[in-house]
Amino acid sequence: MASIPKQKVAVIGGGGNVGASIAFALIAKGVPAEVLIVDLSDKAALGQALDISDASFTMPGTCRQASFKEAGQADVIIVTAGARQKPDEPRSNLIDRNYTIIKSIMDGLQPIKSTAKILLVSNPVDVLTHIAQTTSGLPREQVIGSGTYLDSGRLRNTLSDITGVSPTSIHAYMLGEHGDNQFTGWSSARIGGLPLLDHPKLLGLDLDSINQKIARKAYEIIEAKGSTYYGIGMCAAIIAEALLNNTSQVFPLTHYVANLGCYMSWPAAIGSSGVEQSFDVKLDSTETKKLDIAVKAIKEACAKYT
Ligand SMILES: NC(=O)C1=CN([C@@H]2O[C@H](COP(=O)(O)OP(=O)(O)OC[C@H]3O[C@@H](n4cnc5c(N)ncnc54)[C@H](O)[C@@H]3O)[C@@H](O)[C@H]2O)C=CC1
Ligand SMILES: CC(=O)C(=O)O
Repeated sequence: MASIPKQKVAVIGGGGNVGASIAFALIAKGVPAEVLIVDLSDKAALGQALDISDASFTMPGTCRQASFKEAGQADVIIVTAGARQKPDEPRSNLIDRNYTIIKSIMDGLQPIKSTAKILLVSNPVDVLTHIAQTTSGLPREQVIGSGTYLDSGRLRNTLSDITGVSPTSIHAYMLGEHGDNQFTGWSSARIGGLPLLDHPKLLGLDLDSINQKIARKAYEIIEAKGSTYYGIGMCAAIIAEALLNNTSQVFPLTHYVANLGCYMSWPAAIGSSGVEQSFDVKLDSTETKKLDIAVKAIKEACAKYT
């Protein structure tokens, strides 16, 4: 019996920590895809591909090194290439270094499969998603960024510790920018159908300090071990799986938010056509001010680099 060809997921920058963690998570989750590792460093790509392929022998997915041209024909193209933060360096500082890298990668991938979805992970992810869309030639809905999905996971874990409820049953988002301007959507957060802030364990807590703790978590990890990669590894694998399997799941992701006129991180349902729906989250006046700050910062950076 002829086997069904596997869908392809390319990881550009897969020779590095984040790319390799995503590739490993795809294999370990049992995603039945062919994972293609691409990197400027052939040696790093080969090493990671060989190592991850060793993890695949009881799993439906496979992993191998590939070229930029092959990656352009993948169903999902994940981009993790580029510089990462030094201790205490904001993500926004990376734009000068990563802008040219993302532009050259989009050139190197051409011709890109017309139905491909690009998932940006490199930082600053919101601005780089905008740059990837304009340089890739793909429609807006097919180019997304991992946005604040990781930050929202950090939030849900923290709220789980406070309330004693599973993080999977807490519906709460970090929003706006995957950067220092991210903010918690407290007023829209729900737990068991109730407003989260009505939960007795939340009463009297310093919400700003929780928000700050989440926004600073990457800095804490980078200070302790140099970089972060396992959290985003799992998050990007989950997003890629939703795109491949056409699940219409909702994630807080970087995508083009039409009524704000820019790419930013906001809840969206995604499937095999990319972004299917963007949700108009209701904010209170404090959150609206924080959103304005995030949108202004993203728009200013996009205007400078396009
Ligand atoms: N969005 C998110 O939530 C997160 C984003 N990141 C970002 O991911 C990026 C990668 O971080 P790490 O993997 O830790 O860095 P790393 O230094 O371990 O890996 C980067 C890789 O990119 C490759 N590379 C550089 N230029 C390239 C090009 N033109 N084409 C192909 N490959 C190229 C390098 O050879 C290297 O293997 C950084 O920008 C970091 O800030 C990291 C964690 C979370
Ligand atoms: C590095 C980064 O963006 C993060 O871990 O959130």
